[in-house]
Amino acid sequence: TGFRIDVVTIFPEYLAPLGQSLLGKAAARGLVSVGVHDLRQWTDDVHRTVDDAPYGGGPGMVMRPEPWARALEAVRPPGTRLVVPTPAGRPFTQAVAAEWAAEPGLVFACGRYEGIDQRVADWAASAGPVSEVSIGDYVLAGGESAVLVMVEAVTRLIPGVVGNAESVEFDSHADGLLEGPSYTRPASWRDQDVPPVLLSGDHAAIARWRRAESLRRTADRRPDLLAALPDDALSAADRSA
Ligand SMILES: Oc1ccccc1-c1ccno1
Repeated sequence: TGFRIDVVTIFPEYLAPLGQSLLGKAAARGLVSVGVHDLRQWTDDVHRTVDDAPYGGGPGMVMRPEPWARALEAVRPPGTRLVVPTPAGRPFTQAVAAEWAAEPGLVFACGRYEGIDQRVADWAASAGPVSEVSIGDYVLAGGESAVLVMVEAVTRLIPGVVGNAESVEFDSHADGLLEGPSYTRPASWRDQDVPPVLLSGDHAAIARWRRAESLRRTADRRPDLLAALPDDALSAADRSA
C-alpha cells in the first residue's frame, strides 16, 4: 500500500508536479501514491462557491466550511493526519517531516491566504490529528507551494524513495547543524583550490574538518540552531573548534 498522500485544492493543476521525477519513480514502485482533488467537486451551488466574506469584517475572503467538510469526509482515511499549511502555523521542520514519514499517510488542505473557516480544523480533529503548519515567515497566496515543499521533504524520508547514494542521514539539519561546503573536480579552478585536507585521504582529518566547517557555518548563518542544540550535542573537540 505504501505512503498515501491526498491533497485538496482549488488549483489541482498547480500540484501536477507531484506526479513527476522523485515522486514519479517512487509512485511507480508503489512506495507512495498521490491523489489531487478539486475542492469545487464538493460545492453545492451552481457557481461552485468556495469562499465568502469574513465575519467581523476585514480584507479578503475566507473559505467556507461546508465544502471542506464534505471533501475531507470523502478523501481522508480515518485517523490520517490532516495538514493545513498556514502562515499562522507551527514551524514545519526536518524533525516534523521525519515524524510524518513514519505514519501511513497525509491529507493536505490547501487554503487561500485569508484562511479556511477555523471550525474546519477544529471539527477535523475528531477524526485524526490536525497539524496547522508554516513553512517559513513569508506570505504566499495559498497553501499549494507549501504542500509541494512538505511533500518533497516528507517523501524523501520514506524508506526506499531516495537511493542510498543520496543518503538522507547526512543532510543539513539531520544532526541539527548546517552542512559545510562541498567540492568536486577540478582541484584548482579559476585560481581557487579545494581545501587540501579533502584530497589527503586522511578520513579522520576529513571528518574533523567537515564537522568544524559545519559548526562554523551554523554559528555564522543560523546561531538559532546552535542555541537549540541539546547540551550533549557538542563534543569537547567541537567546543575547541
Ligand atoms: O502564506 C500562506 C498562505 C496560505 C497557506 C500557507 C501559507 C504559508 C506561508 C508560510 N507557510 O505557509
